[in-house]
Amino acid sequence: MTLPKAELHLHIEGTLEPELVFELAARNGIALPFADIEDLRSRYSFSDLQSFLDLYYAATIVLQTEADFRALAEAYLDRAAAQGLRHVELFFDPQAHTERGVPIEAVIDGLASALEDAEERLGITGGLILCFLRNLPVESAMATLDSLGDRTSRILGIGLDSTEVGYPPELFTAVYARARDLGLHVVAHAGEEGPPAFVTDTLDLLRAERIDHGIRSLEDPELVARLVAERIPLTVCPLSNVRLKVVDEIADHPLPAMIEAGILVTVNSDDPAYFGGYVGDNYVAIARAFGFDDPALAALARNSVIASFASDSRKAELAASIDDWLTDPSFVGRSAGGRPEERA
Ligand SMILES: Nc1ncnc2[nH]cnc12
Ligand SMILES: [Zn+2]
Repeated sequence: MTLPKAELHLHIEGTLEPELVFELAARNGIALPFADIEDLRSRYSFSDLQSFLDLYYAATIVLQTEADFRALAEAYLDRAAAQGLRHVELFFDPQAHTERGVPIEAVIDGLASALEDAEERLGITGGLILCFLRNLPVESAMATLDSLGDRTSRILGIGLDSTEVGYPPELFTAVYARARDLGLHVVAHAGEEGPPAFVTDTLDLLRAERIDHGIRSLEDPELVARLVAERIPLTVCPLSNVRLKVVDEIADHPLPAMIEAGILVTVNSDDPAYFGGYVGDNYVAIARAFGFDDPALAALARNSVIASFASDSRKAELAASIDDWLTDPSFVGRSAGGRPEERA
């Protein structure tokens, strides 16, 4: 029995495994700038966020049709289900595709149909969070939001990602106001590489309901006190922070300090195809690094449910299944992730 959990910080384009890159390239007649799967995988060594994003965007060119987006999401959902995932709020980057001429309808319909089927197929609930690329002009973000039309109803919320330094949250104040008027949830990346002031401004100007990463918040004690008092969730991604050199190694990650401070912390995978593990692998990695016991891991899984945008009844159902995982003595072979021996 694997710990039931929700994932709230997952870029679907970051689940594109090298095997699928080559399969879709062949299907769509696309010439890749990589010799083969091994060559692509050998480039998964990053010095910072930008060096990763360059490869991430280079690989997305194989995604062309609604069927491609559907296949991508199905592959992720299968892997995540095996690691205990029961609810997912999935990020996608439409501008990375519409800029190449892919219609936004193909992106949304492919992803949404995979998610809808996952409820029946895998017992996973969830929704789509449309992320704006902060390094593109604000007008492009607004035009993307305006282009949704009646597909707005297929979206759970909006987010903000890509290059952080040099692109402060205030640029997107009007876009976020418009999204809130449309009834969408709002989250944003902040404080991954950018300063704690970006987190504060993301709360004040964008009125974000959750902060993605937020790891640099710890540099500002007043901000930490505010995150605790206002119960603002942080969607933390430990293996990502190691791979993108936000921290030197997993043992240096400030996750225990965040928990100790009383922040509502959740554990997520960010771009699992690139960072060495899916959501369960992140749980296994922190359990090993910090000696977290089962009640500590269950508390993190509970946080993921509390911080989600699931309905109250779904939250109650998921919380009960986490309690069962922790307390039922008949659960033999209890694990936090899926295949810890392979990936932790
Ligand atoms: N970790 C990350 N930070 C910012 N933008 C991203 N896009 C995909 N992964 C990201
Ligand atoms: Zn991210």
